[in-house]
Amino acid sequence: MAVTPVTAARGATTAAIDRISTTLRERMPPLTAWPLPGAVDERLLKQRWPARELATPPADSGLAPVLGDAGPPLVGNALTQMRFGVEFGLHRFERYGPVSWTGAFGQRIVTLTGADATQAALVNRDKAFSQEGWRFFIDRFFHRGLMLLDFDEHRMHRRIMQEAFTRDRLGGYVASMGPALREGIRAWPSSPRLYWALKQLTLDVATRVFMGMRTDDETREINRAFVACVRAGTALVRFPVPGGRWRAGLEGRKRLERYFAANLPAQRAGDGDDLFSALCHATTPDGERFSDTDVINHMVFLMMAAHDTTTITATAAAYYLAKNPEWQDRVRAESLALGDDHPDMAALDSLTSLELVIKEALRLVAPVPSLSRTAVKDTEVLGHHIPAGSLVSVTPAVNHFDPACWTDPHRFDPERFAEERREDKSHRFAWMPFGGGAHKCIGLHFGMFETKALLHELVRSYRITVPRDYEVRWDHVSLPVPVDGLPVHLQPV
Ligand code: HEM
Repeated sequence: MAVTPVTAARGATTAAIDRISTTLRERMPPLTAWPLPGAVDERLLKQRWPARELATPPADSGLAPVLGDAGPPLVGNALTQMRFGVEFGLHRFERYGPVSWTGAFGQRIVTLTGADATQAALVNRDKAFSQEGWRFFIDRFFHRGLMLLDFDEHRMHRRIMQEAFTRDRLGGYVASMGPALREGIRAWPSSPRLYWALKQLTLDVATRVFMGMRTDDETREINRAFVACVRAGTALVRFPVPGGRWRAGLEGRKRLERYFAANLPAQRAGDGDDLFSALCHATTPDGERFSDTDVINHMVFLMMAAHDTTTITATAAAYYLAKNPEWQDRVRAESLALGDDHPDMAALDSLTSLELVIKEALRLVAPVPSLSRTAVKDTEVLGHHIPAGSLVSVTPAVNHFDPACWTDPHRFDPERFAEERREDKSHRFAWMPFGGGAHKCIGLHFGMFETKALLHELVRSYRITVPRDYEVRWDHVSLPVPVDGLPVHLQPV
């Protein structure tokens, strides 16, 4: 496309608006996270609205109704949920038990909490729960991503995608991460807002590992388009007003589609070791392959699925390392023992203390705090009647604090995952940051390797500190984000 003075001026304006809104976003907490006196918070959290039945169970079914409440008029419980996150979930678990409903986003949402209720929905034995719940929130921007597909079609796509996540393929991805991570981390200032620094770094790594490219002007623009899609998913105004998130997301999605479509023929023809290439060539033993449109849809979704989750995991783990210097020393000693080479998968597997810390960080701050489903027929969970059409939310973040599965759940205690204790084995769905059942995260090894490689590089480069009395606060508007971006001090080792 020819660059005229008008398009150049428009580009400069967009870039300036982008910079301002990014700075504002990075510096200002959302309204739901603004500090309030403790007594007000206490009242908000504990306020009780009248309990009602979701629906009357069929006569003679022997089932109990689902009880819950709609919360305050108009907004429902959405704002309280966004302000208090897990604490809100724990309160409701205590009041209503494992199956309840809550009013939010103008909907009644059935909430399944605790390992048994979770198991019923995720094992999904009678195919009562579909991914429609996710489509309700994010289909516009992540249309036909793997997580949004259902049943037989999902199984077929997952079989093909699995070919892009074999151990051989993972080895290639890990090899291309190392240099990008080292280069990025070494260039950080001494007092970054860690969450934002990590977010940029994981985007740069994705550019290489997912698309086999170095960061340049075009990939920067692609990254912006992608961030616009992610942010649009949580927009409160869900139609395309000029300057709004929704519209930016729609434009972002179109830009990504154009980009992947333009690069697809070269990827089909070549044999790169990036994820884009792997999807183009993935073939099952029965000869099933992705169409061009499938590859584009999956690439857009995969970038989203990989990006925020890994950033949050690394942020939370780094925070706990800063708060627990004895663990930081232990983790650093193992990393330094590996020497200067970029670690391969075997080397990363040997970082056992780091693995314990990451697992505990994933427990304390589940990057995907709830999973959405829709009941496609009348069904029951733990003797409660759930009518067809109900939007359903499964809550890994709350399960991770269930005292039935964890000792002293609010304490940072990585040893709970050590062989002698294995509290995560107390129930198949006690520890479930990667979900479970047919839709369990396909990138879990990828995500663990990337988080490990990143933190390995971080601790061998710097000592991470926060002031002694600093406690991070998480914003729960969508996925958890530190309200202040998590300012840390990095002292070269
Ligand atoms: C620490 C990092 C990660 C966490 C905590 C995480 C978490 C999750 C969770 C909870 C689900 C299940 C959603 C559901 O059941 O509704 C999921 C699904 C998925 N994740 Fe991840 N994820 C991570 C990293 C990644 C990475 C790195 C990739 C790709 C490279 C990825 C790709 C996917 C895909 C494609 C699905 C959909 C699977 C399906 O529906 O069959 N994730 N992830």
